[in-house]
This record gives sequence, structure tokens and C-alpha cells, in this order.
Amino acid sequence: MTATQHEALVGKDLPDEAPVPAARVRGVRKTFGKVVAVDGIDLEIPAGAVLGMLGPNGSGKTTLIRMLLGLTRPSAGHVELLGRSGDELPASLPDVGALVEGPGFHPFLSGRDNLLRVAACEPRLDGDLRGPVDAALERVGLADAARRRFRGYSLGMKQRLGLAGALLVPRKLVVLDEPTNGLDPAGTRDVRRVVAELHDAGTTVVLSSHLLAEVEAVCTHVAVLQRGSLLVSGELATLLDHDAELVVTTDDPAGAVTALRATGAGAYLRETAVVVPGGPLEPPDVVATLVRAGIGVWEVQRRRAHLEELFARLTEEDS
Ligand SMILES: Nc1ncnc2c1ncn2[C@@H]1O[C@H](COP(=O)(O)OP(=O)(O)OP(=O)(O)O)[C@@H](O)[C@H]1O
Repeated sequence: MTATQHEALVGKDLPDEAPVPAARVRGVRKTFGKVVAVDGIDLEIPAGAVLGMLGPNGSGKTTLIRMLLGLTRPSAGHVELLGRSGDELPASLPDVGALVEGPGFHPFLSGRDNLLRVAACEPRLDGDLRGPVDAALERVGLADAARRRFRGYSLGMKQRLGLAGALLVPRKLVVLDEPTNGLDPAGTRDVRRVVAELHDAGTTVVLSSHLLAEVEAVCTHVAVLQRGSLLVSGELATLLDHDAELVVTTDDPAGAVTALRATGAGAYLRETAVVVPGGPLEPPDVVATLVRAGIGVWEVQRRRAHLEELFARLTEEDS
């Protein structure tokens, strides 16, 4: 049956096909001897997202990233990268740029010569490699130090060079494992700018980091890991909205806390304001409860959570 015949039969437009996610893992697990690094994770990374991979030290972020990139074989489960899996997965790799722990550069070559060697292995590049190499060095703020030996680079300069390697050609997916590691504030801003440029160009970005304010500034999605398991994943704005709190100004804060707690809400005092954590009570419920208790309400404000607070709640609850 053709699409037109099908449309005629059902009398309406066919639904659009779901876009292929940039990456998808199902029940993925990785053990190193007795250590369970990743413990059965299901995760989908939508095309075009900037996903922050978060979690305490040793929670499995790097291992999960390495499995996504085909650098480590899962002990169990399924990995799909840009629509390909199994023996087909490596065919997606030319569309993927990656900065994963300690890029192996040659200490006695300059940053630029190192990058020319990387560019020579890029299947998408041929002919004169100097143009793309110089553009990538410029983009990561390393043009001035490009002719210095890699051996003399600071940690942050090495990170910048690794990032330049991931940006040599346009990619569908860029994976950055702790890209701000060792970077000064200007370097952190550069990474933020590069990620924003990639996002604007429609590139999917996966970024692991411990800098929650940075992640909050650049990411559209997050996945939070702890001890090899996924605690939560999804759109960042939705997760932060869900954790929003109400901040209430009244003429009797202590009385307001008592009245709100009587409804089962976990209200508490923060200086002179009353805070009602995200939950069943909406502003009209709060106002009604307080008015019934004879307490004057001056203001009810919804304050969206910060990622730092969401992260602390999730990881502490799970401990
Ligand atoms: N090659 C390996 N051999 C043995 N154990 C490993 C190996 N790689 C990782 N692990 C262990 O797997 C667990 C997860 O490590 P992983 O590096 O994935 O965590 P992470 O979340 O990236 O940590 P960090 O934030 O410190 O970089 C840790 O207990 C780690 O010691």
C-alpha cells in the first residue's frame, strides 16, 4: 500500500516518523572483574540535544561514554549510535567527534603538528589539512600557542587541543568527557561558547562534567548517574520545574509553617520567608490554607530549582 492509499484509508495525515536519536542504550551493563561500573542503563539521547552526563566520581559516566563510542564493549545490553548498532556501529564514528580522557598527543611535536596528524586520519578531510586545523585551533583559543611543543602545554592547553581534534570537521554528535577539566575561567567560557555554537548548528552534544552551573547554562537535557545506575534523565527545564519550590511571604511565618504542615506539606522557614518544597500544593492551595488559618499572605513566588539542588536531592535520596 502506498502512503497516499494509506492516507485515503485512514482519512488523515500519516504521523511523522520519530526522529532517530543520536544515541540509545538499552539494558547496558559493564563489569570490570567484580566492579560493576554500569548496571543496566536505558537512555536515549535525542538528536539536537545538549545532554549533561552527571554523577559523583566513579558513578560510571566515562564507562558509559566509552561504550557509546564503541571504545569499550558492554558486558550486556544494546548500544545504538546515530541509528547503527553492533558491527554497523563503527560506520557512525566519522560523524562523531570525541574528547575522552587524555588524548594521546606526541610530546615533541607542536600542537599544530599534532593536530595535522589527527587530521590526516580524518576520513572526511583530504587535500590541504592546514585550513581546517588552523580553524579548529582558532576556535578553541589555541592559535597563539599552536607552534609550541605539546610537552610544554598546561593541562588546560592540552584539553583545548583535544577539543580542537573533536571539531576538525562538522559532526552530528560531539562527546566531551569533562572538557573543562584543568581549564581556567576563560577556557570554561570558551567551551561554553563552542557547545552553544555546536547546538545552534544542530549538532548533538554529550558532555560529562562536575560543574553543575556550567551544565545548567549549556545543557538542554541531563542524565544523572549514581553507582552505575541512572537516577533520572530528561529535559532539564522540565526536571527543574518539577522541583520548583514556593516561597511565601506572610505576616506570621511561624504560624504559616504550622498551618501548611498540618496539610502534610513539608513547609519550613528560610529567614523570614516560608518555603514549600515542590509537591502537591499549588499557590491557590497555599493561599487558601493560610487565609483559613487567619494569616495574611503578601506574596507567593514559584522559584525553579537550580541543578545543584536537584543533583543534591537525587544523589542524597539515593545514598
Ligand atoms: N578499566 C577499568 N578497570 C577496572 N575498573 C574500572 C575501569 N574503568 C572504570 N572502572 C571502575 O568503574 C567505576 C566507574 O568508573 P568511571 O570512570 O566510569 O566513573 P566516572 O563517573 O566517569 O568517574 P569520575 O567522575 O571520577 O571520572 C569505578 O569504580 C571505576 O573504578
